[in-house]
Amino acid sequence: MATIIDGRALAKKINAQTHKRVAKLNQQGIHPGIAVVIAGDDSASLIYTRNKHKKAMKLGINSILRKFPRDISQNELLAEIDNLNKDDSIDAILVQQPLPPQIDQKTITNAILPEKDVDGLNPLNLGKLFANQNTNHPIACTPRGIMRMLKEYEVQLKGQNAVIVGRSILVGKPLLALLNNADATVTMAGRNTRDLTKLTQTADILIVAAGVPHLIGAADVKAGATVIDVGINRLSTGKLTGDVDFDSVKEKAGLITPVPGGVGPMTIATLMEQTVDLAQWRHHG
Ligand SMILES: NC(=O)C1=CN([C@@H]2O[C@H](COP(=O)(O)OP(=O)(O)OC[C@H]3O[C@@H](n4cnc5c(N)ncnc54)[C@H](OP(=O)(O)O)[C@@H]3O)[C@@H](O)[C@H]2O)C=CC1
Ligand SMILES: Nc1nc(=O)c2c([nH]1)NC[C@@H]1CN(c3ccc(C(=O)N[C@@H](CCC(=O)O)C(=O)O)cc3)C=[N+]21
Repeated sequence: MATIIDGRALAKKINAQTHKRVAKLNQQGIHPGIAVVIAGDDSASLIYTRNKHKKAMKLGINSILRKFPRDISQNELLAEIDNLNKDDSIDAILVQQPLPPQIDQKTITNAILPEKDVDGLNPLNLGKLFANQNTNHPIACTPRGIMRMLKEYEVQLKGQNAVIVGRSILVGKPLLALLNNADATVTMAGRNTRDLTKLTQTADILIVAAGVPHLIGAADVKAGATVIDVGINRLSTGKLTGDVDFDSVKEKAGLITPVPGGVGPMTIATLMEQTVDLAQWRHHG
């Protein structure tokens, strides 16, 4: 029976630190602010948007939401990003993914000022991550949160086999860089991977971010492995579930994250932490 990684408890600890940092900055006349831009109504995005707004309010971070219909044009969206880039009260800009099909994701991420890019998706920030530069730069919140969890639970990375299922710019790719920078041996899988089961069975650390409910079952997992479930899927019953069949995999894994209560709360806590980082870097360098 695996140890269940408590994302909520660790998130709480990080949020308490962030709260204190906000109070300190407030005394210096600095009020961290985040702007979230959403176009359309993807269900995972709506969960994320609601939760982070609540958390920001609680921690004293100003949070504004710009919600647009799914038929918004690319130029309208770019104009909004330009306004937020120029708005001195905004330290962090997050554009929810996925965007509707008429909008080019890369054009949007390139438009966000690197120093306000709280998702770490701008090529400059991604480049610094891949170059393993230890300068102040934002890193995608979910991958950064996962690394924090692995550290908290003292999971060894050096020399270990890490397999990432999912290749998104938001999760898979930044994780590839972070785990590689930590001297793990990293393999990344996608839809075209031949014999996924054979590959995932080699993983000492298995991270799943595919958006496919129960993609990974007990037969796909090595005994004693650390299993991190990033998936957020809303079932027709209304229940939230990950990409891992938690009930069977928890019997075989060494460590496992639940959904809800695993990666999700850590993403939010890291987003809040990184918003404060950006405010601090922008005002103090
Ligand atoms: N908990 C949290 O904090 C967060 C949760 N999420 C959730 O994580 C999931 C993934 O999101 P995101 O990272 O944006 O990825 P995307 O939804 O953009 O892409 C999915 C990735 O999974 C791969 N994939 C899909 N099906 C399979 C399959 N059957 N076998 C192997 N690989 C497959 C795809 O491969 P290919 O590239 O070959 O098409 C692709 O790389 C979603 O459920 C999302 O809601 C996302 C961000 C944060
Ligand atoms: N630009 C961008 N950056 C993202 O990081 C991003 C995104 N777009 N689009 C959508 C996905 C999804 N995502 C979630 C984060 C937290 C929870 C979360 O709080 N989950 C709780 C849910 C609790 C509940 O409400 O039931 C949990 O897992 O415990 C969910 C989903 C971030 N994403």
